[in-house]
Amino acid sequence: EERACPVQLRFRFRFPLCLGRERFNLFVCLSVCLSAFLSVYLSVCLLEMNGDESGESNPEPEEFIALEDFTGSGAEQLSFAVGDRILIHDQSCADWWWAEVEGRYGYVPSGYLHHPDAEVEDGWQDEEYFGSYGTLKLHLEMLSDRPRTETYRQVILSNSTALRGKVVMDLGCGTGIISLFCGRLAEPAAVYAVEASAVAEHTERLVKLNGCEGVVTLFKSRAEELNLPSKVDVLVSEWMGNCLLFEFMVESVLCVRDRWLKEGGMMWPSSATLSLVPCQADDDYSQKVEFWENLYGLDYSCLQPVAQEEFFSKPKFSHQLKPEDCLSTPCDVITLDMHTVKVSDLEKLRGEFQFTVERRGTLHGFSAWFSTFFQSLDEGGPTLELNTGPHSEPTHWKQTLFMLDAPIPVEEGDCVGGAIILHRNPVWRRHMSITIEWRKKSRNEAAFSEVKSKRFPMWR
Ligand SMILES: C[S@@+](CC[C@H](N)C(=O)[O-])C[C@H]1O[C@@H](n2cnc3c(N)ncnc32)[C@H](O)[C@@H]1O
Repeated sequence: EERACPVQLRFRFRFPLCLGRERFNLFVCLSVCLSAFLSVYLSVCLLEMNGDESGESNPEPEEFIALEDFTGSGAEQLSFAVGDRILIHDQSCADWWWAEVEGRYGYVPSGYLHHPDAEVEDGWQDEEYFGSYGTLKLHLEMLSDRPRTETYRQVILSNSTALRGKVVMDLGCGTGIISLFCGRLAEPAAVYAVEASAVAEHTERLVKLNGCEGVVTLFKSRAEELNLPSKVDVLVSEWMGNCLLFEFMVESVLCVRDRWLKEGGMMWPSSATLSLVPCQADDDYSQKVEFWENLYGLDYSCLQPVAQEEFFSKPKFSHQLKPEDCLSTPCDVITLDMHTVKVSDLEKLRGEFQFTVERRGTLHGFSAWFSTFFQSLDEGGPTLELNTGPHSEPTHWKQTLFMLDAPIPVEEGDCVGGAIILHRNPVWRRHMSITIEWRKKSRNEAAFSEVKSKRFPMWR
């Protein structure tokens, strides 16, 4: 039998010698079935691994959000902008995923993407944020800022008659300065002073020390978690950050407005604008870039692009723009109506500009600042303004400077047009990036140059 069945001989070493022909046939059948199954299984796996370029291999693609802009190189990579929603079809490679963006397919770097359900430790960075307001350092800076604090005092004073009997909320009262202005300069029925940071411990004492405990009630809580005795007639807050929105405390203000402001109630500030101007910044450019030209008789110029990248890729906070460095009349690029703006509107804000250069000079970049406006409670009463621009008394915000990658010579009459886009960070909710797009047209030219663009993270 063994001789007649050489096949069996081949398996001799694997199977006991007592294996009969029937069992052997059964074994051969099973082996053939198993190898057929394995080859089908392997081809399916291989197909999935290679990915069907139409995106159909994975029936359930997952949606991710772009954390940063990405410019793909070559036809295989997809470009996208921060905040874009991206469908991922294949994550089998750790660094590059097969993706779909608005009907286009290609590879995207996985490190730029965030899954909406993924736990971010604290996208609001509340511990750090409220920690910084818990000591006196920032309050010293804010209270030393006279134009800022005096504007709020004037708002309360000039509305003192109309505030009689009204219920006011001071959201983010800090040391309670605005609440104390209300308690001392007007006769509101109640002031709800809300503060989440540890500075509230001192606020409580300040309210008593200034004899306002009868009217000012302190709520040591995050404003979003409040439980108040009643809705309010006026919601006042000092929420503004660099470039108006940085820190995004404004979101808390809008959430509280929707929950606690009476129908027809008043928001202070009532509106806010972001202004922009093309500017010269000789000192910044010469100290940070030109500096590297020649040092002690040595050629250091190869470090200039490195310096450019290191010092000018992010905006400069606390820039003191001299009025004479403005190359044009400033322009309001974004306006928020605080009675109607929605939290979702803050995800992406875009403003257009068109400047006419007013003198010969060098365009180094753009400078931005904000103004806030406080409507009167009395019909036809004056609207008060806090302007943090270079033509007003300096405030602690000063201005924000956005340096371009290369200086552009400009002449009187030239046109600089473009847009500014504020893109809120989808994960780090107190941060945003600002993209400035611009193009220039010389006085004697008919057409604009091609559009250039630079994105400035602030700070993430
Ligand atoms: C810019 S400071 C203004 C302080 C004070 N109103 C003033 O004018 O001096 C903002 C304050 O709001 C508080 N704050 C921010 N977001 C808050 C929130 N969601 N709930 C409660 N307090 C908040 C901060 O802790 C900080 O003290």
